[in-house]
Amino acid sequence: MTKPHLELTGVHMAFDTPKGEFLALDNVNLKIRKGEFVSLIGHSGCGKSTVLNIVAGLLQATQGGCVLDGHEVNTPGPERAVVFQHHALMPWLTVYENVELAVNQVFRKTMSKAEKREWIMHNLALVNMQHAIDKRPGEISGGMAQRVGIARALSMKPSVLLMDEPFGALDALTRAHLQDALMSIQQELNSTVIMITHDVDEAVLLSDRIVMMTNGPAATVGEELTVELPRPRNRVTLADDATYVHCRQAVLSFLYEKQSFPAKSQPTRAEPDADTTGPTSSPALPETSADHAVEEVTKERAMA
Ligand SMILES: Nc1ncnc2c1ncn2[C@@H]1O[C@H](COP(=O)(O)OP(=O)(O)OP(=O)(O)O)[C@@H](O)[C@H]1O
Repeated sequence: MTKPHLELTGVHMAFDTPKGEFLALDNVNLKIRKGEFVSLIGHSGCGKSTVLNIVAGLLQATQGGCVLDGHEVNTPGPERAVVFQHHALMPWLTVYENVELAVNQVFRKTMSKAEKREWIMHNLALVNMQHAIDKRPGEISGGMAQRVGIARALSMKPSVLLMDEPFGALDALTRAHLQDALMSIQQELNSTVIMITHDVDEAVLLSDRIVMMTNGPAATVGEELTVELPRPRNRVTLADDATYVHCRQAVLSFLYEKQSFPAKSQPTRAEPDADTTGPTSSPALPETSADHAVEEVTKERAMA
């Protein structure tokens, strides 16, 4: 294999808590190639955001680490843009100014004023938001704001796009539109994407590879699934595609049969409290849409 573009090696993440050390991640290893779209899926509280935050440079692993294009990741940087579930736009700035802020961060010295304007408009056009440049976040819908968040991230020409449930708070139609937009933008730009999702269909539709995490504490990569579906992908025709159905079943089987409920008895370096799965009290029962999908399968099986 050629040298990976992004590599997580032997990542352990232990948090200091009032009840002792809490081992969230135990030996996470992941190699990602340039332009690959990787989804992270797993039950609530298993450590997906922790992995993403380590790649973003927002958290430092207690052991092991992350290397991007041969450089160790220690701090946040514009080559790793993050899109959160809630857009996190500056409420007092317009749509245009929000993207401009990011562009100035990266291209202040290398682009002229006219080039910057053209670049900002180009990125807003990618997500079809050029009509709302003078609006403030409070004057646009949640889906529109999320689109601006994506444009802002893309405008930094990041080497890696990190997305933490980017469509989780959106209605089904807006989510579908944005998923389609993301697929075509990613194909056009060949960006590397790591996306956290709870949605099995979203993971299969968008990904080249799905990384499935075991339940925490001491979570790690449980299984990886390569999604061998040609691109461009069409959600309507894929619904009956045998490979699509197989991938969907494989992820559901991992979540439902192999990791059905977050375990309470897995090893931690210090077990802070026997009746919690973690210091920020991850719920004992799953509550994710992956878990809703599990319920769906249970019902389907009961009816069969
Ligand atoms: N700063 C912290 N201090 C202590 N514990 C933490 C901290 N951050 C995360 N954790 C714990 O680490 C575990 C993994 O959390 P993380 O947010 O990465 O999970 P997740 O898979 O992203 O969850 P969700 O799907 O619910 O967003 C959880 O048990 C959480 O309580």
